[in-house]
Formats: sequence, C-alpha cells, structure tokens
Amino acid sequence: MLPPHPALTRALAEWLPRQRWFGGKDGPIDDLAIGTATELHTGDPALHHLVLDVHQNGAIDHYQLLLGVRRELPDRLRHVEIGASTHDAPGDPDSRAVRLYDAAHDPDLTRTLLDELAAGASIGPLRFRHADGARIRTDLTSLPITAEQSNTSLLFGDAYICKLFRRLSRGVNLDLEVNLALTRGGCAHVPAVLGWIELDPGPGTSQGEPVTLGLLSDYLHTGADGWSLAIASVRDWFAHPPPPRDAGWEGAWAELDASAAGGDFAAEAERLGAATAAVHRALADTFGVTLLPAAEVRAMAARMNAELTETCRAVPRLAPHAKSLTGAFLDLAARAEPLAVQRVHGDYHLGQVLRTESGWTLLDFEGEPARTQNERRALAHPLRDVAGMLRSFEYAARFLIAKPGTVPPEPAGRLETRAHAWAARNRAAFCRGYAAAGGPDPAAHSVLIRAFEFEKAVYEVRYEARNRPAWLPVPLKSLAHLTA
Ligand SMILES: Nc1ncnc2c1ncn2[C@@H]1O[C@H](COP(=O)(O)OP(=O)(O)O)[C@@H](O)[C@H]1O
Ligand SMILES: O=P(O)(O)O[C@H]1O[C@H](CO)[C@@H](O[C@H]2O[C@H](CO)[C@@H](O)[C@H](O)[C@H]2O)[C@H](O)[C@H]1O
Repeated sequence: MLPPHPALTRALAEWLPRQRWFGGKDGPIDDLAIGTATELHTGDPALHHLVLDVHQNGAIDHYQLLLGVRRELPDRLRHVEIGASTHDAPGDPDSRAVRLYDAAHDPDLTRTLLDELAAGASIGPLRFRHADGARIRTDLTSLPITAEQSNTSLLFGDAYICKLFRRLSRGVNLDLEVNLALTRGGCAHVPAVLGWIELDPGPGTSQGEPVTLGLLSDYLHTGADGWSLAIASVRDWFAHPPPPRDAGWEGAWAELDASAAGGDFAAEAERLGAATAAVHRALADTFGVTLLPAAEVRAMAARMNAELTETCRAVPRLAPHAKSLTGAFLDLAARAEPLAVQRVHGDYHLGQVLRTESGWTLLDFEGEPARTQNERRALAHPLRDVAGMLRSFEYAARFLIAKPGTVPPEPAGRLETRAHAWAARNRAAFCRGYAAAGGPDPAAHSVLIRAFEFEKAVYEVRYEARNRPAWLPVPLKSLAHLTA
C-alpha cells in the first residue's frame, strides 16, 4: 500500500531537487502533489508508478517516478533512498515504518516493466505497447546506466535499453515519434524501437493525447559513445610531446596540427558528418521540409538575442562576449532570405552518438531539456545540428583542461592552443563529411553556422550555470576563442 500522501510528498519535495535529472533547480518547489499513482507490483517490495505534479514559479511540471516500498532496505539500494514513512493503517497489525526509494535501481522490481511490455498490458492509466512484430524477452535483469543524463535509462542484459523519461511532456514524446518513424522507414542510423510505455490521460481531460513515459530500444552493446572516443583522442593529443624548444618554437606552436596525435579522431569525425547528413535526409523525407519566411527568420534572430540578454543577467560572466554574439544574430537577421526548415535532432552533441561496428548511430531526438515542448517541436535548419556538434568538439577539446590534474603541466595558454588545434581539425573533418554526403555545406553558410553556434553557446552557459557550475569555464573559454 502507498504510504500516506503528506509524509510521502514531504520526503519527495526534499529528495527531488538533489536529482541530476530534476529540471527546476533554479527555484524552490512551492508545492508537490501526487498526480497519478498506479500499483504495478504488490507485496514487499512493492512498486508504484507515480506522476508527481511539481509547482514552481506559477507553473506545474510533471515528473515520473518508480517508487519502491520495502520494510528493510538492502545496502545496495541505500544510495537511492527517498525517506522512511509510517505505513500506518488503522487496525493493521503490520503497521510499521517502510522505506521508500527510487525503484529504477531495483532489478527485482523493474522486471515488471518487461513483463508488461511483452504482454501489451494496460494497468490503470498505463499502457504498455510493443512495436509491430517485436518479441520482447522477459528473462533479463536491469542495470541503470551511469551517464550524465536528463532521464534514467536501464539496460536489460545486453539486449535492450529502456529510457524512462523523467520530466514528462504533453503528448507523444519526440524521441519516440522520431525514432519510430525512422525505424519504420528503415534508417540504419537509429536504434530500432521495440516498445513504449504511455499514460492515457483518460476521457474527459482536455489533453487527449497519451503521454510517453518510456521507450524500449535495441541496445547497441558494441557501441562506444562519441564523447568518450573524442576525449580519448584529446587525452592522447595532450600527451603528445610539445614542439622542440628551438628558434622556431613560437611559430611551431602557432601552426600546431592535431593530426600528429596517435589517437586522431578526424576520420571518425568525417564519418559522423556523413551519418548526420543521412539522418537529416531521412528526417526530411519522412516529415517534410518547409520554408520559413524571412520575417520569421528575423524573429528567430531576435529571440536568440533576447535569450542572450536574459542569460547575461543570470550569468554575468557571459557579458564580455555579448557584443560579438549580438553581431552574429544581427547578421542572421540581415540575411533577408527564407530558410528551409525540417525536423532535426535538436540537441546534437558527442554524447548523443554511438560508434558501432557498422557506423555511427544517433540517439535522443528529444531536443534540449531546458526548452519548452513547443520550442522542441519547432522545425529548424539542419545546420543547427551541425553547429551543435561543432560546439561539442569545442567542449571535448577543453574538458580535460577544466579538470585539474588530468593533463600534463603545460602553461595554460599552450593547453588552450592545443585544444584549439584539436577542435579545428575535427570541426573541419565533420563539416567535410557532412557536405560530401549531401548536407548543406557549412563553409558556404557561415552566417547561419555562426548564429546557431552562438545560440547554442548561450544555451550551454545557462545550462552549465544551472546544472554543472564546475563546467561553466568550458563554454566560456571556447566563446573567448570564437569571438576573439
Ligand atoms: N540504443 C542504445 N544502445 C546503446 N547505448 C545507448 C542506447 N541509447 C542510449 N544509450 C546510452 O545512454 C546514454 C544516454 O541516452 P540518451 O538517450 O541520450 O538519454 P538522455 O535523454 O537522458 O540524455 C547515451 O549517451 C548512450 O551512451
Ligand atoms: O544529453 P542531454 O539531452 O541531457 O543534453 C543536455 O546535457 C548535455 C550534457 O550532458 C549538454 O551538452 C553539453 O555538454 C556536453 C558534454 O557533456 C557537450 O558535448 C555538449 O556540446 C554541450 O552542449 C546539452 O547541451 C544539454 O542539453
């Protein structure tokens, strides 16, 4: 039985802001209520599916939680404890304290998800669906992945990955919608969708469409994510001996070429560019392309600038770059041409791509977690994704510098020179691969690329300030370079 709501909501309101995936860290929780509660497994342990209504700043966000309830909490689950509560049922001789925890980390309970997906079950408002022809195994044990994530993903053996969306958005989740359409269209650059979980808002509600709660896909167990591969290459490059100290030393630093690194990433970056162009083509074929009138392009540039102003207010360290950033947005506004827009990835970076034995696969079409649902759904020019990936090369190049003690003790300016050389080489390779595979040539669209890249950098400054303040120097350092 679910513990009494007041005790439960108190514990949840205290626990939620400490979670990596909680999107409302910049303000207090004004109120928290249980929106829906569905019992998925009875006994000890018990499993309850909860949708939490979190009130902040006059708005309500909905978060998904698998709540585990146990009499005793084993050591392996201590790190996900939410709190204790008295399970106080009048007249119940078993009345005593129970322990509440995040059951996404409890394989004894998560196997229920596979059982219900395989059965295509409906439980209360929850619907478990499988893709046409998919046969889902139920004999697998789950393990949560430890990635820096906005959601929580569970690996089931080495066969499936089940992404449980944390902050829920109205209607069909973009990740499901895009992946399902691309899977059905035979696109080789996305993992196949096997099933999904949704919440039926029920008759009589104004928000008719089901809400996507989870997505079960093929787990590409041989894949290595682009971020780890890129960081390995940067580490190797930083360990590469500096130019010999002779008469031409300063000049040698100025012309530093990262191709000398043993773990060069450029060939992979080029292939990634080609895969990106192929996915953009598949998205255009599946969902169509439309022209954004010049007036709307100007409005888009104005929005970018407004976001800059707002972010400078919240993060004053961005202000020294504001003039150059505004200049790029004004250049975009002055373009006076319509823009061909389509469905794109929306939050494209090295952590969203996997290198498998057959090539690069793109993940997570959900868009930027800090954006509203409407903003995420908006069509965009495909070079917006290209700009996202270029930012990611900038991040990868500087990540090790921001982590003290991880690189050889070279003067800071020299490390920045190395970082720039690595980023420049891989940016160029990615753009080459993208254009050669039929994408719009980034070199021929410098105004667009610059505006999109700066827009993303502003987003990153805000994202890091809110979520990972220790990372803030990474986008700021790269901006210093790009706006110099
Ligand atoms: N189908 C898959 N096969 C293998 N690994 C995956 C798969 N889907 C996701 N991953 C791994 O999980 C990580 C997080 O997945 P992602 O969909 O980006 O979640 P989030 O939206 O929470 O950021 C990825 O960076 C990748 O390493
Ligand atoms: O993957 P998510 O959809 O959760 O995206 C959010 O988090 C990302 C970090 O995990 C963040 O990406 C930024 O950091 C990356 C390195 O960790 C870097 O490669 C990206 O270029 C940089 O934007 C992303 O912006 C955010 O939306």
